[in-house]
Amino acid sequence: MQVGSRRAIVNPISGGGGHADYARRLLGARGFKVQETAGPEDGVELALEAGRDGVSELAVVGGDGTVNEVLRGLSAADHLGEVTLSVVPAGTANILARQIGVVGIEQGVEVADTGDVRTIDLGMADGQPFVVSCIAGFPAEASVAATSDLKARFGTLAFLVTGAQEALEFEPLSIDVEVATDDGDERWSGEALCVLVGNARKFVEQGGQADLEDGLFDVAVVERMPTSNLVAEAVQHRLLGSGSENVTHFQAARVTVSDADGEPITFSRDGELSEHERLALDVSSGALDLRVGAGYTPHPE
Ligand SMILES: Nc1ncnc2c1ncn2[C@@H]1O[C@H](COP(=O)(O)OP(=O)(O)OP(=O)(O)O)[C@@H](O)[C@H]1O
Repeated sequence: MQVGSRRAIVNPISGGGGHADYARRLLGARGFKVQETAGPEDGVELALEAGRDGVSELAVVGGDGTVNEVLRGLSAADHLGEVTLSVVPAGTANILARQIGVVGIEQGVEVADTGDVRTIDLGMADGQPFVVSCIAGFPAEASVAATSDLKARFGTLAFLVTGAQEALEFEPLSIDVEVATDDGDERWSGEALCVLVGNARKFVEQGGQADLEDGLFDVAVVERMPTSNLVAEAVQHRLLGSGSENVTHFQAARVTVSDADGEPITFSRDGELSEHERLALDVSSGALDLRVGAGYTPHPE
């Protein structure tokens, strides 16, 4: 181990805070130089600096928002392919950590030190990377707002439960979705509540961990439907499974979502919100080396 080539970026306030000193101690003992973020977007700056310094091992202590900031900084430094990343979960939902078998700070630090390295896919949209998912439409904001308790109970569907009220007022999108699948190009056009594009996270079937190494997104287009049906289907965990006629599934290396009327659509890339009339999402296959926990399944069913 070469001291100095290992660095950690710690968000001291994620998940309610209180973990920074503990994480600093554990990481310091394993040769990581620790830096703390001072505010929003600071993770981007610190990762950019780590990239420019040629850091070979980078641990991120925080939630999915912090991981996303770090990915953006590494991408801006053109260093995504040169670094091995690890995630020490200290956020609220910690969706990425959960998908890769990392639970808790102590185990996260252990994995950052000695965990297996897997080469995983990232998503790219408008020049920016994402690792968990990109959501277009209604739940983009609601998913960020969903409480951890709801997320724990309803998993991928929490946003639908929290968002029931908003769904009543949500103007469905008139959208065109173009996807590049193994069987050629396909298109879906119509009125939709949202388009869920998962990289690490699968929205289809029972949800859970997606295959991060298959070069494909798991895509679900949720059609407009009455709110009562939406919530009922969500509570029955049927909405994104094969039981619902209102959801169209694809596996695709490229997805383009555009508004048929040229109106801006809200997108959430790992919780980072932006608006676009049209956005192309591409899988960047094998873009990142990531340390994973023993519970990680390379190719889940
Ligand atoms: N020192 C700081 N003070 C205030 N905000 C910060 C600071 N450092 C980072 N942040 C911001 O904290 C936000 C929340 O971080 P993050 O998303 O990792 O945690 P979370 O919301 O608790 O977890 P999750 O996304 O897993 O649900 C990030 O958007 C980041 O910009």
